[in-house]
Amino acid sequence: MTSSTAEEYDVIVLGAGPTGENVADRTVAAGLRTVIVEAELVGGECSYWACMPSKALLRPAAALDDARAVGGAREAVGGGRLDAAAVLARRDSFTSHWKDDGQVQWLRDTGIELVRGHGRLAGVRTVTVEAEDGTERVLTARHAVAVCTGSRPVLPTDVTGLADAHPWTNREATGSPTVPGRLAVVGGGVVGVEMARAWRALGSEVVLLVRGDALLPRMEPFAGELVAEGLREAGVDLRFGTQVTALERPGATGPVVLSLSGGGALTADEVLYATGRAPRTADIGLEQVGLRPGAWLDVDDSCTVLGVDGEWLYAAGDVNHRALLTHQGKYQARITGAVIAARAQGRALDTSRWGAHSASADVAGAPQVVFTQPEVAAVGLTLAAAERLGLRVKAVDHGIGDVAGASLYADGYRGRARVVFDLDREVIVGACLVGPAVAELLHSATVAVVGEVPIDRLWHAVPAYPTISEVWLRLLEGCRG
Ligand SMILES: Cc1cc2nc3c(=O)[nH]c(=O)nc-3n(C[C@H](O)[C@H](O)[C@H](O)COP(=O)(O)OP(=O)(O)OC[C@H]3O[C@@H](n4cnc5c(N)ncnc54)[C@H](O)[C@@H]3O)c2cc1C
Ligand SMILES: NC(=O)c1ccc[n+]([C@@H]2O[C@H](COP(=O)([O-])OP(=O)(O)OC[C@H]3O[C@@H](n4cnc5c(N)ncnc54)[C@H](O)[C@@H]3O)[C@@H](O)[C@H]2O)c1
Repeated sequence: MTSSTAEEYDVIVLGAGPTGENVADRTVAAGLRTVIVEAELVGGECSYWACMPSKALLRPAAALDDARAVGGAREAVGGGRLDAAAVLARRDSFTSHWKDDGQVQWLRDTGIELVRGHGRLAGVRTVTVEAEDGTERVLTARHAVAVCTGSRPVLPTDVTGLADAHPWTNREATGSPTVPGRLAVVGGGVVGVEMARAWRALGSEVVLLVRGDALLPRMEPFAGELVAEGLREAGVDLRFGTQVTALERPGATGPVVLSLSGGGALTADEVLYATGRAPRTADIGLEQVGLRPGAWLDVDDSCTVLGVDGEWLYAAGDVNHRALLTHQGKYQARITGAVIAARAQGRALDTSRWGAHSASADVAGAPQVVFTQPEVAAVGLTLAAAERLGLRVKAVDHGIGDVAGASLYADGYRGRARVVFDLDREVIVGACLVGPAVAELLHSATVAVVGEVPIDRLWHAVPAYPTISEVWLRLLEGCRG
C-alpha cells in the first residue's frame, strides 16, 4: 500500500549508520529539513556488529597484557585468565543490548526526522520506504539524497557447503553470547586478526587460515610480521598458504569440518569468514537513476555520485569504497553536508585539494588502528605505495623499545616505527607504528602527514619525556640525516 501524497524534505539520507547520522547532523545544522531512513538499528553496523563490540571484546585483553608486562603489576594479576562472562556483559552494554533508543533520542534532540523501513531510490530526488508491515511511503527531496547504506560481509562462492555450515560473519563474531571452544577464522585482514586475538584471549582455541603469505597485506610488511608473532605467542595456530575448499556441518549446531587445500582437515565449533566487504546497494533502486545495482558507488572528492545528472545524489561511508572506516565515513559526511548546504544556498564549492568541499584525506591521510597485540597504527602511504606513485622517498625505521617511555610502559617493550619521507618536498607522507599502546600516538602522525608539516618545523615539535612519543626524535633525525 503506497501513501498517496509524497512527503517533502530538503534532504533525504538513506542509512542511519555513523555516516548517515553525520550527514544529517550537518544538513540540519545548515537549516535544511532532513529525514533519515533506517531499515535496522539507528547507529548502523559500527555500533552493534563492528567497531564498538569488537573493541569492547579486545580492550580487556589489552588491559591484562599491559598489566602482565609491568613488574609489580604482573605479580598482582598473576596467571589468571579474562572473566569471559564479564567481558561479554561489558560488550553487551556497549551495544546497548542491540537497542537503538539512545541513538533515536539523539536524532530527536538534533532535529533529524526518522522513517523506519527499507529505502529505495525511485527517481530523481525521490525515495520510497517500505515499512516492515508492507506499507510504503514516498519521500521527495528539494535538494539532495545521500546514500549511506554501508557494506555487508562478502563470502566466497567457490567453497562447497559454505552456506549450509552457517559460518560466522562479523555479526556473530562480535555478538556471540558464548565463547566457542574451537574457532576457525578465514582471512588475514583486519577483522580476521582482531577477532582471532579477541576470541583467543577469551579462551577459544583459534586457528587462523590465511591464503596468502602475510597478515594485513595493505600495511607495511613489518606490521603483519609483528602481529603474526603476537598471535602465535598468544597461542593462535596461524597457517599461511591455506585455503578452505569445503565445509561440512552435519548437525545445525554441531562441529564443522573444514577441508583444506593440500589435503588436510580441521574441526571447529564455529568458523568465521572475514574475507572482505561488498556494498549494500543491491536493492536500493540504483537502476531507477541509471546505475548498476550491487555496485560500489563512484563519487568525486565532494562525494557527489558520478554518472547521475543534476548534482543531487551523494554517497558517503563504506558504500563509496574510498576508505572502509567509521572515522573516514564521518569525515566524508561532514564534507557531504557542507557540499549539500553550499549548493542549496547557491554558494560556490571549494573542491581544491584540502578545500572545504573535498574529502582529500581519504586518499592522502586516512588513519587506521588495528587493535591487536601489538597494536598497529598507520596513516598515509606505505613505502611501497609511495614508490608506486613515483615519489622520491626514503623509509626511516626505528625500534620503539629503545625509547625510555616505551621501556617504562612495558618490560621488554617490542615495537617498530617507520615514517616515509618525501625527499623532494621534505615532508612525511606516511607513518606506521607497531607496538603496545601506539594507537594514541597516531594522531601526531596524522597531523604531520595531513598538515604536510615541513621537517624543519617538526624538529620543534618536542615530545614530552618520558613518553613513547619520543620515538619521533629518532625518526626526525633519520629524515634529516
Ligand atoms: C568487525 C568490524 C570491526 C570494525 N572496526 C572498526 C574500527 O575499529 N574502526 C573503524 O574506523 N572502522 C571499523 N570497522 C569498519 C566500520 O564498521 C565501517 O566503516 C562503518 O560501519 C561504516 O559506516 P557507514 O555508516 O558507512 O555504514 P554502516 O555502519 O554499515 O551503516 C549503514 C546503515 O544503513 C542501513 N541501510 C542499508 N540499506 C538500507 C536501506 N535500503 N534502507 C534503509 N537503511 C539501510 C543499515 O541498516 C545500516 O544501519 C569495522 C568493521 C567490522 C566489520
Ligand atoms: N580496526 C579497524 O579499523 C577495523 C577493524 C575491522 C574492520 N575494519 C574495516 O573493515 C573492512 C573489512 O575488513 P575485512 O578484514 O573483512 O576485509 P579485508 O579486506 O581487510 O581483509 C580480507 C582478507 O580476506 C582475504 N580473502 C578474501 N577472500 C578470501 C577467500 N576466499 N579465502 C581466504 N581469504 C580470503 C583477503 O586476501 C584479505 O586479506 C576493512 O576494509 C577494514 O578497514 C577496520
